[in-house]
Amino acid sequence: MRYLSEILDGVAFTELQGSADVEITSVTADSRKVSAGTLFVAVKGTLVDGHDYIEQAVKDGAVVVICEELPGHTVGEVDYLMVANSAAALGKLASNYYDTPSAKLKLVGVTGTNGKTTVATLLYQLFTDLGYKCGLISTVENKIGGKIIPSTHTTPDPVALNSLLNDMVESGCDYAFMEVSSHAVAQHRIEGLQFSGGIFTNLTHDHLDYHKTFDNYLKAKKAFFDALPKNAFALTNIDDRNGNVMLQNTRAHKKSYALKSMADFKVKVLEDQFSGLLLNIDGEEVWFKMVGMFNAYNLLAAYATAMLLDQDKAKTLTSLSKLTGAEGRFDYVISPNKIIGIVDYAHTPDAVQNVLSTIKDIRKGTEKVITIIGCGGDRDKTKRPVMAKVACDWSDKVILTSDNPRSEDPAQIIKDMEAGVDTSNQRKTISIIDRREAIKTAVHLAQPGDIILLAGKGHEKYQDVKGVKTHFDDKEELIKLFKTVS
Ligand SMILES: CC(=O)N[C@H]1[C@@H](OP(=O)(O)OP(=O)(O)OC[C@H]2O[C@@H](n3ccc(=O)[nH]c3=O)[C@H](O)[C@@H]2O)O[C@H](CO)[C@@H](O)[C@@H]1O[C@H](C)C(=O)N[C@@H](C)C(=O)N[C@H](CCC(=O)O)C(=O)O
Ligand SMILES: Nc1ncnc2c1ncn2[C@@H]1O[C@H](COP(=O)(O)OP(=O)(O)OP(=O)(O)O)[C@@H](O)[C@H]1O
Ligand SMILES: N[C@H](CCC[C@H](N)C(=O)O)C(=O)O
Ligand SMILES: [Mg+2]
Repeated sequence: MRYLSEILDGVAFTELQGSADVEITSVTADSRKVSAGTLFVAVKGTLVDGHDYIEQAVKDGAVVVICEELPGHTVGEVDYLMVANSAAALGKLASNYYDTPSAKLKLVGVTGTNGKTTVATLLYQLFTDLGYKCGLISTVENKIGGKIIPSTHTTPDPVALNSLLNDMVESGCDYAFMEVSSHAVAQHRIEGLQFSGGIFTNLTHDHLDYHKTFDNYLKAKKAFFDALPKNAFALTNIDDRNGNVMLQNTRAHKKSYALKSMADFKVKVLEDQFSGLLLNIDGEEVWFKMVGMFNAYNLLAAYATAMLLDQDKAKTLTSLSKLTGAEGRFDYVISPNKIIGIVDYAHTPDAVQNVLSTIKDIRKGTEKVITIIGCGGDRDKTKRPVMAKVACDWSDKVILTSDNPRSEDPAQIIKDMEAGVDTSNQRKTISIIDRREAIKTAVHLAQPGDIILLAGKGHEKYQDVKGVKTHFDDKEELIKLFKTVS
């Protein structure tokens, strides 16, 4: 329970109709979650306008309404607070309501197209191993200490986010590591959070359905660094062509990491094999369990963060060398007749290319690479033909299939992908809508030693068709089918 006056700090309101001396029992932007004493924030969304639900919210017990425009006729004995941007106000209010939990932890945010979950999870695992109690907010799962809280988004809405951070504080966490998605920045989900540091992984093609242009997408990522405080660190991958741009306007301490360019933290890949990576990291030669050049970047980002947070170098490297990262990322299973199946969350053109080039680099001879790939429905359509092309260019056989068609027709998504398959690649491509059948076909086609890549679903345990999520697990399917081959 809080008074409105206590949670207005930093909320830029232009007008208050009513008194700030009112008790608030909860904060929400969803009229369906309103109960007696709620503060309701009317946010203009992508599907509907929260202002249309003000009347409902008041009927259900809202005592304060935050809005950008006053409704035509105001109902009930409630306070109205006018703001220029409701979504930004919601971020601040949610943080204030929970008494700014982000300031009571060392909170580090990770942004970029690929690698956020991996880096955030590595940091959570590393700092836990170093003896701290930690929190994690990620696409795969949220965690407080060892306790798992299922995740619905990469970055949750401001109320869920601050409530999670508050639970972390209350259970004695020292550190929290979270993914910062571009949607979250654009929708002000992280407004009001006090970060100790920010990490940039890379910027490639994704989410153009939402951001419309690559420049808007870049600006959303950059805004995270622009808002970091002076005492935080801003750690960037300087090998990425936008690595410098990210830190252009930040007030935070600028730090860089790289494989190729001059940087504060450097790594050299000495060996990249199925069994792991041998790296020279900041002058030390260490074996790691993770595979692929892109994981050299992820490991370096985690190492550099630990150094910036004053951790012991030797202990950090020993600990990192044991870690395997997040579930469903380059996760492999070997059949009794030695077919290798790799489950990976590659769902952008760049990630697909990275994972396939890693497979090509580390395979022993001329084993065939069979890729199973789909593209999400209600997501960036422009990446579909590109992902199919990359898959074809880097594989011997490609099976185009479904990956969460959501509200769209799966056959049409596959058609959009087929547009990227040029004549020379058509021979090696087949389309099978049913993902289970697609995996079965790949296993039948594979010879001993061949490598099957199941791209795009990683840790996911469902297939979303027309809004209905049915249990589906790539790794489980693979293990089942591998038992049938010999
Ligand atoms: C496109 C998008 O990002 N949408 C997010 C956005 O919803 P929206 O703008 O569509 O909201 P809306 O449905 O138009 O409603 C507008 C407002 O009216 C309110 N409302 C609506 C209906 C009602 O009856 N009453 C009511 O009050 C809503 O609560 C909302 O405040 O704000 C909601 C609350 O924060 C999010 O749950 C929702 O995520 C949707 C479900 C989603 O699928 N988002 C994905 C694309 C996403 O956010 N992905 C990123 C990155 C993924 C990655 O690369 O890892 C993520 O961080 O997860
Ligand atoms: N540093 C990296 N650079 C390029 N590709 C990467 C990198 N790290 C991971 N990948 C690839 O991207 C996939 C997704 O990785 P991860 O889940 O860590 O990214 P993410 O940024 O959290 O993705 P999302 O936007 O869905 O949350 C991996 O399965 C791998 O194929
Ligand atoms: N978390 C990201 C990636 C999902 C990957 C793929 N499995 C899909 O469903 O598109 C998203 O929601 O865009
Ligand atoms: Mg993620």
